Amino acid sequence: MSALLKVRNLSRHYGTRIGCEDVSFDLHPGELLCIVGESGSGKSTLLNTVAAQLAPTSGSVSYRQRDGQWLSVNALSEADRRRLAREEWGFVTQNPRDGLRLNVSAGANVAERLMALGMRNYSQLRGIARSWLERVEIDPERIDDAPTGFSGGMQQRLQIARTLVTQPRLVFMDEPTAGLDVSVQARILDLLRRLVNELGLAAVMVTHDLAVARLLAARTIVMQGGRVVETGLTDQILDDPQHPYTQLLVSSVLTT
Ligand SMILES: Nc1ncnc2c1ncn2[C@@H]1O[C@H](COP(=O)(O)OP(=O)(O)OP(=O)(O)O)[C@@H](O)[C@H]1O
Repeated sequence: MSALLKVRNLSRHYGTRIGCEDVSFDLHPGELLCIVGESGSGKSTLLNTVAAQLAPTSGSVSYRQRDGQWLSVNALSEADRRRLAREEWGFVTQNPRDGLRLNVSAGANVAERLMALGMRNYSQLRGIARSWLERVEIDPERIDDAPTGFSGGMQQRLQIARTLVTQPRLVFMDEPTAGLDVSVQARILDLLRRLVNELGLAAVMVTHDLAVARLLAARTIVMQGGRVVETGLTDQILDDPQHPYTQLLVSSVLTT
């Protein structure tokens, strides 16, 4: 199957400091790829550069559109990049407050991404919003409540509904369960696993938690100091890590 995304020799520097350096990978339709590494290893820089939220210092990101045409993401105008983010991509932030509009209702948070695609029928929008709230295990009776009154876990589930309602082909997620209680994390990871399978989503997810990678990702990239030190099947990396840094990461998880 042809790739959906091709990342080639991607680097992003902050002045003289390396964010990420010379990263290459392909992502295929329906594949969830995890980027793991300790704090400061360059995971978020890589994700944001691939998702065109940061300009690369060098290298390229190519994306295959629904019509089969390859887009050179970095060469797009700002308007075309926004169209791509609206119509084909989704982004789930670590802090749901960054990805939600807190002063509008839960229903509006879900529906407005559809409105941005041109859907205008109020009762249809409300029906879809209700069904997505149910899908992410939020009581649809809370459709008119503002997310400020929701728990952190509920806010994150709402952000997931808001992101997935437009049926994106590719989703970027930055530590979507970090900062939540362990039981809340488990519920969200379970939900993500189910939705990714049901929708056949392709996704790139940043996590510092190898257990999250094990649960969700067939393939994993391990980063250290902005560079990829190991990449391959998640189970293989976790069961038989080849690079000393990965061995350290895996063993520190096993001993904590
Ligand atoms: N805006 C910035 N300005 C300068 N340096 C930055 C900036 N953002 C990140 N960096 C540096 O780039 C490197 C990679 O940081 P990045 O945040 O991508 O790592 P990370 O693995 O996502 O870490 P964390 O898990 O803590 O978010 C670090 O050395 C960091 O200090």
